[in-house]
Order: sequence, then structure tokens, then C-alpha cells
Amino acid sequence: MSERILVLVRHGQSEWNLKNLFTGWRDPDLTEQGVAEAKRAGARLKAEGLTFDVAFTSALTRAQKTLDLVLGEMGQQGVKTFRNQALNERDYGDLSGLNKDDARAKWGEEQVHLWRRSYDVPPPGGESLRDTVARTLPYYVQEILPAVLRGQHTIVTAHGNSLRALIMVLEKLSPEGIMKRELATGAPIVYRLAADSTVESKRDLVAAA
Ligand SMILES: O=C(O)[C@H](O)COP(=O)(O)O
Repeated sequence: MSERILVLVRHGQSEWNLKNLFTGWRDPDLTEQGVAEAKRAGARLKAEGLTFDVAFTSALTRAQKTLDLVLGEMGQQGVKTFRNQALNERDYGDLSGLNKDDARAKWGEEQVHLWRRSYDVPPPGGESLRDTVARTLPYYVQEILPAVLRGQHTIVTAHGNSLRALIMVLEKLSPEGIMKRELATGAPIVYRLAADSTVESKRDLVAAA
């Protein structure tokens, strides 16, 4: 039985990350730096000797391009890929397109932090992390996890908060624990799962600067 490998990668820097705008379901492209980050992630995964059998990504350009660049760097362009909006970023609702510093000036540091990092406070008109877990988890359980448990080496490229939702479940984090969890762009996390789908080991492959 081959190992049960699950790799999560947040997309590389996007145009709106660079401009410091709430993005959510909006669809900006990667920046030059984001392209470089994605390629570096691919190089790190290749250096680990990893190969993939199946890939999952969101319906958004920045995550799809990141996946293409990672696989390209690994010489693994042909990997079977599934795209699904279940893996999209948390919907930032009315905040989408607003500048994060302007939002802090308007609503206060603490409120904006709660919208961005709390488990159950939804941004106006958008999804809380709890809502995002409710959206991503069925897709993980029904599509991604079965592939991992079959021994297919699996990569998921998605978003800061859709991945925090999965990480909360994988790492059994409390609402307080997930509040402190930040994900760098283009930094792969390699999980090995046990047969009962719990995490056996985890490694952060922080992309070299
Ligand atoms: O949607 C966004 O704005 C980013 O991808 C994640 O933003 P956050 O770090 O503010 O949650």
C-alpha cells in the first residue's frame, strides 16, 4: 500500500493580495511574485521526491494557475485535475474589493480581525469560517479523502480560508486555535494520513525566499 499523501498549497500572491484588497470569490490573476512563489513550491515538492496522482483546485484563476505552475515545475503536467467551487475562497460578501486598511479605519481593528480570522463571525453578506467549513468539508470527505485513502498522492491548491477550513478539521483545531492560524502564499503543507484518515505527520515546506 503506497503512502497516504495529501499536500495543501495556498495560491501564490494575487493582484489583489498585492493591492491589499478583500478578494473572496472575485477572480484576480497571480502577480509576477505569485508566479515565482508557485514555481518555488513546485521545486520544493520535487526536491522532496514527491509525485502526484490526482489534483484538486477551486473554480478561481489564482488557484488553478498555481496548480499548473506547481505541476509544470515538477514535470507532472498530465495529472488528473478536478476543479470545484467547493474549494473557492471564503465569500467576503460586502467587503469584497475593499482595501483592508480602509476597512480597519472604518470598522476598527478588532472587528476586521474577527471577520478575517474568527470561526463564527461572518463578514457582512459573506461566509464565516464555519460556513466555509460547511461548504468545503463535504467535498473533502466525498472526493478528496477517498483518493488519499486509495493511496493516490493528492495535491490541493486553494485559498487562505478554504484551506484554513480543511486544516481546522485535519488538525482538530478549536475555534481559538484556528484564529491564530495564518497561511503563507505558495507554501506547501505535506500531510501523511493514517488509514483512519487522521493525520500521522505534517511538514511545512516553507518556500525559500
Ligand atoms: O480573500 C482574500 O482577501 C484573501 O485571499 C484572504 O484574505 P484574509 O487573509 O483577509 O482572510
